[in-house]
Amino acid sequence: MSELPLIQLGLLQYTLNQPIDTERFSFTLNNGTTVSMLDAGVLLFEPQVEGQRALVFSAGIHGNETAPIECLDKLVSGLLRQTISVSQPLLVILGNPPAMLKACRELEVNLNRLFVGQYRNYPDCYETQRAARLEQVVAEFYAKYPQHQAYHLDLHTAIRASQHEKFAVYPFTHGQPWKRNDLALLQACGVNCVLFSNQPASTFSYHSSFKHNATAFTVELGKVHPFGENDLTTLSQLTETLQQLIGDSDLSSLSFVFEDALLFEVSDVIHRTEQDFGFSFSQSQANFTEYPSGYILGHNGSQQLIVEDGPKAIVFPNDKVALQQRAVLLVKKMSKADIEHAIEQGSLS
Ligand SMILES: O=C(O)CCC(=O)N[C@@H](CCC(=O)O)C(=O)O
Ligand SMILES: [Zn+2]
Repeated sequence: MSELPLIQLGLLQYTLNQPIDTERFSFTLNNGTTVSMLDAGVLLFEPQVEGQRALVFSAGIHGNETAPIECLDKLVSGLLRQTISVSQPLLVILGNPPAMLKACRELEVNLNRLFVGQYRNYPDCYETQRAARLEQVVAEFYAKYPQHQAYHLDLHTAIRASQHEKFAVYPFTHGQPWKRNDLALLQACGVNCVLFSNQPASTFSYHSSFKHNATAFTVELGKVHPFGENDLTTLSQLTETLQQLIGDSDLSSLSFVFEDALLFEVSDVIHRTEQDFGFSFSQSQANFTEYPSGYILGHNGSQQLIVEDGPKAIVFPNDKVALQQRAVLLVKKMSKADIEHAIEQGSLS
């Protein structure tokens, strides 16, 4: 009876007890939902009803980003104890359990740079194997529900403070219009600030968007804290919206309020290509701090990193990343006209 420890401990504790080689098993809840443990930290819920959305909720792709892990753990416990129920197929993923145990972002390599097959270009390690496996489970999941709208919310928390506590990265769409409904969904999660990516990436959310045509985002939900030190009340809107997604509502009641939105276009993705790399500002400078044109942000070897066509704001600055990795994003606030042009279905009001 493998399900009893899972139900008693909850997904997080169960996963931390078996972070790599977990037992695979399946069982059916009294309400008819089939629950399958597909891999360590990877739990599939399949209700009897067909549903119309194929949902992936992931957290802990970076092991120390604990708030969304705790949030998904609570949701899963509610599902296992049947205080809530699913009306849509749902795949829950706790991304990097060994890193969670060590309270670190990664063991060897940043897992969130290994998707879209990028794991093949790195020396074999836990994260490369995990990226390959996560790509496989996600592909099998979406393939099982070809008529459903695919969704993937990849939940994170940021290393440093942010002028906008919650924000989302909207993966590059290769020219497809951004969707008003997607922005409405994010707003319902309590996320008014969105960065529109300007190029492909090797992140989990880009992978689901590009490979599976999923409505997919990286969602940043505040600052990193150790397990047990998160105030989950700040995620109440997210929790409510996750429950709405797994329920049977058609989401048409969600509306996008333009006045509340803060939308940024990524203008520069700066990579560290030299050992000698540094920023002129403090490593703890908050995300979205803005700099004017001409400002020297730092250096990459002999090259100065200068703001052009500013003002631009920094997001995710990290001068310690491995060589060839992204060291900072520069983002530019979008005008209403730009947004109207980019979003499908006419003007915003
Ligand atoms: O706070 C930071 O510097 C990093 C937080 C984080 O893990 N962010 C994601 C964003 C992924 C994306 O761009 O879609 C990451 O860096 O992997
Ligand atoms: Zn993260």
